[in-house]
Amino acid sequence: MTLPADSAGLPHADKHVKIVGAGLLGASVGLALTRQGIDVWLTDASPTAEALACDLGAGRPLADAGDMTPDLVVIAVPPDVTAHLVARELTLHPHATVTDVASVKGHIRTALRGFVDGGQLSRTDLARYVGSHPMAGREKSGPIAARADLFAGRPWVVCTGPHTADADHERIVELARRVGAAVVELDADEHDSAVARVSHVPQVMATLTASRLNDAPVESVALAGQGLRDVTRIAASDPALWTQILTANSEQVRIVLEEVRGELDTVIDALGSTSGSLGVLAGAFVAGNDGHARIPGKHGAAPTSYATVTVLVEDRPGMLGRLFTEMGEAGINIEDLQLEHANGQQYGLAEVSVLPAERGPMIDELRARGWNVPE
Ligand SMILES: NC(=O)c1ccc[n+]([C@@H]2O[C@H](COP(=O)([O-])OP(=O)(O)OC[C@H]3O[C@@H](n4cnc5c(N)ncnc54)[C@H](O)[C@@H]3O)[C@@H](O)[C@H]2O)c1
Ligand SMILES: O=C(O)C(=O)C[C@]1(C(=O)O)C=C[C@@H](O)C=C1
Repeated sequence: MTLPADSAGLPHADKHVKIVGAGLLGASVGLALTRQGIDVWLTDASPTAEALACDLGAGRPLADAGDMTPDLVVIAVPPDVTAHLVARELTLHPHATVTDVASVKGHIRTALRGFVDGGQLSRTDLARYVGSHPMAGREKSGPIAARADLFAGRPWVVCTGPHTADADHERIVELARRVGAAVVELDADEHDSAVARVSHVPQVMATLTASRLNDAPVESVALAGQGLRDVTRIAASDPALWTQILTANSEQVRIVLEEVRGELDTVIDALGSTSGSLGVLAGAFVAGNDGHARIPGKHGAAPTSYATVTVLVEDRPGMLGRLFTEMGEAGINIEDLQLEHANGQQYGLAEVSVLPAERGPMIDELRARGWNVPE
């Protein structure tokens, strides 16, 4: 389809977007683009993830695309298979720009250069690849966790190589802007060094803090307040994904963790000594205050909090799909969904998160359509 130039001054473009990997990131990109009327085609190694992402409105199944040729391919799969799929898509679609959203960039660039050296990928094809990384995500995985506004106001790193054509670079910049992100241009090494500090080591710290709870008495854990919750939210992230991210950026992560180890030793020593320890401890807290003060806001966007509505969904095929469709018809966007399913029960519980202003109208609308929405 032909898109009009929009208020952001983005150019007219024929846009067919293929997304490989319909999980959290892929489905979120799909939702954001589909809402702008862009033709999105989704494919995933998991047929369930693909079908669910399509049901949620993130695009259409690639199998129905016929001879559609994409202008843009977005690879949103785990880091360990990203380079392989980038190379495959570059070869498969000789006129498409190909990007990936993996959390590491140098590792993928090195693998792609290896494919060129090994003759599996042509240098000309590689020139159409532009690595990227939206600095937005969640501790949850899969299409069910996807959100159309995931990227709004967030940085989106674009890594342009020395041989990248302007048109391919522009297409990825346009993609990031269309989903509401703020473009940051970095090379792959700068990116990996920066994210070790602002993303990968924070993930390790949250994880190690949360794992201290494992042997604690249940009465101690029950005292958990907001501080612990703030510090450990991302400890609920996917272990397989993070194992890949850390190993792919091990050198940079080690550098920052060595710094942390140094500071940790200083704090431990201060706690075990009597003279001068208060100054050392206070110094550590002041340094933390200073670092915290340097964290920018979410590029001007207000944080979104959601209201939930519980719907009793009859346990028979197609009912959940009908719920999604009818909410779509009513113009209500599903921001999140939790399903509770008791074996042998006639009903499942769907806890649907929506924008707070949409909660009342949604309850009225669903009840009018015959859905069981308890008080
Ligand atoms: N989770 C985050 O917060 C976050 C943020 C920014 C970037 N990323 C990056 O985005 C990428 C995707 O992460 P996610 O959080 O969306 O993970 P996810 O698990 O939610 O989704 C990944 C999807 O890729 C599919 N997949 C795996 N191998 C495949 C293959 N060979 N072919 C086709 N599909 C395949 C899986 O079935 C899954 O549906 C990762 O590279 C990650 O580093 C993640
Ligand atoms: O907010 C979260 O849940 C995230 O962990 C998102 C986050 C991060 O900010 O570190 C995680 C990994 C990504 O590669 C990009 C973003």
